[in-house]
Amino acid sequence: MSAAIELAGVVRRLGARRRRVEALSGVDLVVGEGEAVAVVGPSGSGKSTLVGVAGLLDRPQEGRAGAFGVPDVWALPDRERRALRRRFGWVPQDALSSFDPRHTAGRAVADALPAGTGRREAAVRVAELLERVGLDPALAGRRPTGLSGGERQRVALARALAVRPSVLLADEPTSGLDVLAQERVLDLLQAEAHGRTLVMVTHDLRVARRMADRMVVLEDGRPAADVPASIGLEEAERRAPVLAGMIAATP
Ligand SMILES: Nc1ncnc2c1ncn2[C@@H]1O[C@H](COP(=O)(O)OP(=O)(O)OP(=O)(O)O)[C@@H](O)[C@H]1O
Repeated sequence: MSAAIELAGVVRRLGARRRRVEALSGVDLVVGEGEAVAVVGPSGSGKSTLVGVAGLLDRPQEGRAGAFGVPDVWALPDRERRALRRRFGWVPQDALSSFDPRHTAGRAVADALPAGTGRREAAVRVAELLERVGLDPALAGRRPTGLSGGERQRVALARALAVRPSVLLADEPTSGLDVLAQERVLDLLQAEAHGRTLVMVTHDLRVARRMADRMVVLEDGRPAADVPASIGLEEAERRAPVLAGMIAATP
């Protein structure tokens, strides 16, 4: 199996000089093509930072971020790195703040289509993508604030799919949604992850077990364990004691 993502010794520091935080402290991670990986761990353990680096959005200060056979994407010219980045579709944690409030949902999706897509073709593709995530294409005319949280999250998924990504990256894609909307988004994500690579951050071990083959457990910016998602909760806690809190919160 070839690797979609290959991180080696990744260090990422955040914040201004005096308040520098080492969000990732030497992370090695390989995600094979077609694998589904859940990134779990306590708040502040570096999960979002990890997907930012894995998705080639954020540059590590040390170590290498590789993808699809390129060992160090930050050594590439910008144009080539951007081309690789288009193989990654992002589903953010908070769709509302990820959309431009001045633009309609349709525009948000259309802007993600490959450069050079004509107007007519874009309108057809946007309608197709909205239908694919179970939305009425008429919603394309609404602005983000005129959509429910669940609808916005589905527009975010449509936007991620617009690039026809090989990898889907999702950072807590159901946070803030009610149970029904959560189910809807997870079902859609699961269907779309089929045949693709999925890396998903979640606080919820049930979600991790449902969506992923593997769980990477982060603790203080380092992988503390890498276990099959199907592992029993007791065994998971034995292998990664940092999961105790999350396991206690799992019904
Ligand atoms: N812009 C920033 N400036 C300074 N520190 C930051 C910044 N963003 C994140 N951090 C810090 O980096 C660490 C890792 O943050 P990150 O958001 O990756 O964690 P997380 O595991 O995703 O947390 P959560 O589950 O709460 O979303 C935390 O200590 C956080 O406070």
